Amino acid sequence: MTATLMLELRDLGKSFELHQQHGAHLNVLRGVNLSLHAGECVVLSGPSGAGKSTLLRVIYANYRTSGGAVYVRHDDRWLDLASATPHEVLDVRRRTLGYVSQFLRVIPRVSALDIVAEPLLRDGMDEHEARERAAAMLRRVNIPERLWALPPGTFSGGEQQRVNIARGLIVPRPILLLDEPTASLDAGNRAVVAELLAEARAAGSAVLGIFHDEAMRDQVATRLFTMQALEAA
Ligand SMILES: Nc1ncnc2c1ncn2[C@@H]1O[C@H](COP(=O)(O)OP(=O)(O)OP(=O)(O)O)[C@@H](O)[C@H]1O
Repeated sequence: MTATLMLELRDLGKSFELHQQHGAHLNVLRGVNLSLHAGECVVLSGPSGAGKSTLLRVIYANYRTSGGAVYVRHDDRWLDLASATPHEVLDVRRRTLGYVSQFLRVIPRVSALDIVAEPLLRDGMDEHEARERAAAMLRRVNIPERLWALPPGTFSGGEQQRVNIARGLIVPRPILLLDEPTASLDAGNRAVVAELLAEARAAGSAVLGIFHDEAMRDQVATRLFTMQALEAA
């Protein structure tokens, strides 16, 4: 059986206008074509500056495309995020497209437990069950129980990153974009994340990620997508 196609990039381009350099253009992506299927984990590789993070941000519609299309399967129909309305983009982000970066967006006075439970509550789960599930997830990523009730602003880099992963993977969205989510983690915690990703894939998620650590990349990638840096226009 062929796996379901979840994301398709067609002839995608992105250039930045550099306002401080008299409007010069920096071409970062040109003619990118990529298909991503349910259950696979494609890892972006290529030198620093090749545009890997930019590609994820374009897919997540943080950056506008300069050309081409970003088709996502949303509710079993295709939507081009490059031309979608802001309302459609938000709906896709809420239900179909997850994005986990290496940085946790800390919300003052909100505890680690509530940060992790929030996606479940937003999906309509009752509070008790959401908190139980969040606690199990925090335990899984080795956050000590004494920290659960605290806002993560003062947590270490690795602890914040694990809270972020717990939040990002507690409801594995059909498409997951990961920008170095394991950058500050030790080998033991990276192995936990690899396990969580394998479970997300087994449940049908399509994963597209950046992992600079080679061992991690070898562990999680089902395929590499290699990118090259372009010249400035
Ligand atoms: N908002 C922006 N404005 C201008 N230039 C940008 C912007 N974002 C990224 N760039 C440029 O785009 C190029 C690609 O950056 P990007 O972060 O996507 O590369 P990368 O492959 O992820 O690199 P690394 O492996 O070092 O993280 C860089 O030259 C960067 O300076």
